[in-house]
Amino acid sequence: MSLSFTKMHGLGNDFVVIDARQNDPALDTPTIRHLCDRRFGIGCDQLVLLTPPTLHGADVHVRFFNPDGSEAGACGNASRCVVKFVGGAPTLQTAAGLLPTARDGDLVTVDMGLPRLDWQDVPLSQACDTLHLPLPTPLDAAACSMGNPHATIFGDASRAEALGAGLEQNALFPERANIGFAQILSPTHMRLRVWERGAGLTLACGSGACAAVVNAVRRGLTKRTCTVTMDGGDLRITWRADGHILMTGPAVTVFHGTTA
Ligand SMILES: N[C@H](CCC[C@H](N)C(=O)O)C(=O)O
Repeated sequence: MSLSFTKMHGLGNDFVVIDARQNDPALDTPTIRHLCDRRFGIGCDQLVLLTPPTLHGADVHVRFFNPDGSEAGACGNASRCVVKFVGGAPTLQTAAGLLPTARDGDLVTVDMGLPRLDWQDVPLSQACDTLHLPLPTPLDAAACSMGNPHATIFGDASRAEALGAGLEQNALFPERANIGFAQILSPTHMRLRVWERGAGLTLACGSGACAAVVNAVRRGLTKRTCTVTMDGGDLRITWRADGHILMTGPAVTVFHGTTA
């Protein structure tokens, strides 16, 4: 069965977007893993499936899948791409909730909702404020959820390749976790690299950028509005006084295609 798809990216975090609003292709896990494979399939960091909304107020239902076939509750860069794909400023229905959006030229803003700060909502396997992780040198680390689990390790951003895979699977994270490595450059600017759960090191991670700012603000390391510089480029993150997190950045359509 051939599938139509659109290849998109947000700061080099790339996606295969499948519009299933008219007909559901019933993608099983092996098919998802095949489509995400950069050698045997199309290749992407996440596969994004659009289906008709089921909640009042939503314009489209969006699901995110990692290349290992696992489903993610949030995907910030992909959410911006869906806004561009659908057009206008749709409200996205995701596992993390209803996400209102806005456009300003080529930039897209997604209200990523409220972070989940309680250890049981991340989730963690035990209550802890500072994460006790096997790091070569003692570094501060905090966790929260954006609808998906994120740990942020404060120090330098260069350790993602060396430490990411082991930390992703650490027993502290019963559902595994996305691991952000943050270097604070100023109260309004950080460098971030993210080893993503089920995907590995990516060029950018939108929900990871949101989590890193939340964790940095909680530690008194940055202000509530912060530029997050990742390998693929910058996102503007604001943790609003009402608790909502706004993420602003680009979304790019690369090509449209059909599988064989
Ligand atoms: N690239 C995505 C994050 C994917 C998260 C996924 N790896 C998970 O299992 O939570 C972003 O821009 O937020």
